[in-house]
Amino acid sequence: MSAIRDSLVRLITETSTNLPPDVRRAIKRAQLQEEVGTRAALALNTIIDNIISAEEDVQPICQDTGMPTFIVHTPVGYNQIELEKEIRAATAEATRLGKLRPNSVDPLTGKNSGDNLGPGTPVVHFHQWERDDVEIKLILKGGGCENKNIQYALPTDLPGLGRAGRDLDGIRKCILHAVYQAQGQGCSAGFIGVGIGGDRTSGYELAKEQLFRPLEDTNPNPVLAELEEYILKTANQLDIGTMGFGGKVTLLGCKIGVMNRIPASFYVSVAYNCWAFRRLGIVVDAKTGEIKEWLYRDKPEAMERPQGGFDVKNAIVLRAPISEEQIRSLKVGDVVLIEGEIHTGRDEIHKYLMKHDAPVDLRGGIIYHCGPVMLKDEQGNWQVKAAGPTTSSREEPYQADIIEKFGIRAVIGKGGMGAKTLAGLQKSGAVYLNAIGGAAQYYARCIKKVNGVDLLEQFGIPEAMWHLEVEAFPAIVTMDAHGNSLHKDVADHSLVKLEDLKEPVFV
Ligand SMILES: O=C(O)C[C@H](O)C(=O)O
Ligand code: SF4
Repeated sequence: MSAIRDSLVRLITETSTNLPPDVRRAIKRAQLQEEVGTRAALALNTIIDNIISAEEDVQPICQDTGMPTFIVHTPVGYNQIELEKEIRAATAEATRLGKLRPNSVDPLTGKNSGDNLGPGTPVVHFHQWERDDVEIKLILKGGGCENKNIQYALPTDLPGLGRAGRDLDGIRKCILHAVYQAQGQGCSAGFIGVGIGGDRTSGYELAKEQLFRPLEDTNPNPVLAELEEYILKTANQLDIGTMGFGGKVTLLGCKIGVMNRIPASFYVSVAYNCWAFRRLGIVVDAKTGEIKEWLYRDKPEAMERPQGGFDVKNAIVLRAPISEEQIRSLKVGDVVLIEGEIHTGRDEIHKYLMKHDAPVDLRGGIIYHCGPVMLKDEQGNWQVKAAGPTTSSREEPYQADIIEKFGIRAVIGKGGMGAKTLAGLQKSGAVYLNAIGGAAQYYARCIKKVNGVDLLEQFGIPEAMWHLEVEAFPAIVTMDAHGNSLHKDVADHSLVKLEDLKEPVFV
């Protein structure tokens, strides 16, 4: 392998498996702020446990390794065409090694290319500069948080906040609304990059560029520095908390950039990034292709495995087939430990099950909203490399019908589901179980065996139905069979808190 390709594979591997020190520090600060024993503290402890396991085992922090996006600076005269070929080859190699999940899907045919290569993937942006070295920055931003990006065209009216005009206070309202609308679904506590101005495309680009700023820098523009500080402090008054469980910390970082706009347009673009904020960079010798320096790693940050995860002693054991009686005895807040077989099913499977029979009997069973990273070992057996939950709300149109049609008793996911599912849980006798989003190593360790897989050819690795044998797999009941939903409660409460922030601050 060429030296430059080897350097790129290392960059991808490190970005996927080893969270940068500034991000670790932000998560540790959040952990200190949440009260011991709360659901938010439990979620943060699980996240930290997961970060440590991912680094130890050199496995993906989260199973969704996102849209690999490379920002490259090269000296004048450097061959960018060759470097792009190396980036593509390294991306395929990192996928083969299980450091990236195969994530490149043709939207028209549904075909997963299997190696993260395809039209538009990976994303590579080239710039020239007048230095002698090559700098390559990489961000692996997952789909769940990408779905929570939002763009505002001012003036506009915002729920809870009223009119947002074309001024600094209007911008303030948009950013607060952006955090509110994400709730826990982008795996809060999160980070935001904001772009003020530009057009719809350059505004989002500016927002994403902000995510490459070191978290502990100070904005050179004093107006924006003040706004960043205000947002970081104020967004945490929304009480959304880690995973949307309620809590003191909802936002871990806020970086804002500005560029000129044209008279008719006034955009505020917000790029939301989950806690699994995976971005790193390398400086490479232009001649040899070897790494000279790592970016974002000036002050290393070790983490200790926390005490105080799930209360497994008092947990209720669930094993399929689960009876309706047991399900109806569960209530919001209960911690469960799942034993035995569960079946993954995410977007493609839910759509499929609406029209087809299930490949296995799901009566009394448990569905896991999960698209894992899987690799075959030398004996040809599947191994789970990363397997955290995916955002459940995408299955909202189907979930209640699927539960009823197949007699499913529990659904595991993250971020919660809506009114239709809540009514369906009550009608059919089922529960929604929230797992900790992004904790892909933590949950992979609970999976003891792969019993089989269906629809792999058709849907590809993340979307297939995997039959997994689990042991002591913990989750929290956040929607029960009595019409209670923690997600609804937190959303309602945070809207009241948002309304408190309506009065102008920057006039
Ligand atoms: O695709 C996934 O596995 C997860 C996704 O990033 C999500 O947050 O929903
Ligand atoms: S599952 Fe959560 S942590 Fe993972 S990419 Fe999606 S939003 Fe980020």
